[in-house]
Amino acid sequence: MPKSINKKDKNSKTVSINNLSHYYGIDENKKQVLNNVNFFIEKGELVLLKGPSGCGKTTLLTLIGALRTCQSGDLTVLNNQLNGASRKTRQKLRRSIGMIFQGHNLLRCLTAEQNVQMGADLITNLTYLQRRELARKWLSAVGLEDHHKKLPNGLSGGQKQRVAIARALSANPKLLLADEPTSALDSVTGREIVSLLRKLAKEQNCSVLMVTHDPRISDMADRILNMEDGKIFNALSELR
Ligand SMILES: Nc1ncnc2c1ncn2[C@@H]1O[C@H](COP(=O)(O)OP(=O)(O)OP(=O)(O)O)[C@@H](O)[C@H]1O
Repeated sequence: MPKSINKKDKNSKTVSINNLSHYYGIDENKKQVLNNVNFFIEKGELVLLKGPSGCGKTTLLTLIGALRTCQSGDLTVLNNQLNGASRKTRQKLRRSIGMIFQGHNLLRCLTAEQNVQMGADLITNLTYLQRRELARKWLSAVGLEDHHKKLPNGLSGGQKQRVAIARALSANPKLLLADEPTSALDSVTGREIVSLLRKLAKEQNCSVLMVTHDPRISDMADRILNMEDGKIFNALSELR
């Protein structure tokens, strides 16, 4: 049974979770999908979350991303306790969290630069020109400076995923959540994307939690969490 995380430790972590459980449905249809989950993520750490289909990975990711209401247990993200948090607190917290999903979620009618600028738009004290400059900086950081005027349809799968990364990082997040970001990519592109994500996240001291089935990227993680039937088995594994 993993030890629980004490209060002092909690403040130094990006995410700390104690006895988190989650259920879908009601009455006889009530089903437990997370069962007393305990783990933490350090600042700047890249953690992979692995486990079979249906074990609860996406549910956990969406709870940490403040996209779902926390029902039971203790879930602290960037020093915000999410159990009992108001909608306003969750909305505010979401501005500090970048999210990258499998299908890129790029807007098809916007250019690569405009898509990235949507991330920078979350930083409220910047002028339009500053946000555009920031978008160009991030496109360049992911190696797409020559593609800024292209629409998503004119980009390859790997390039679209780079745009999604640039968009997430341009909002200057403290935590990045990624759900299967490499599953649609070939192995070379997949490794390139994760290595880029790792480099940029370390430079920004941003923690990354990535759900993946992809064995080709395991060696790039600081830590790997294994989940099964709503439980995490190696929550307090050593940092590499
Ligand atoms: N909104 C929902 N309502 C009811 N049940 C749900 C809902 N979302 C997910 N589930 C169920 O909860 C369980 C966990 O789902 P979840 O998507 O978190 O798993 P996962 O590990 O991410 O799976 P996958 O790897 O296939 O994406 C599954 O049995 C799923 O069918």
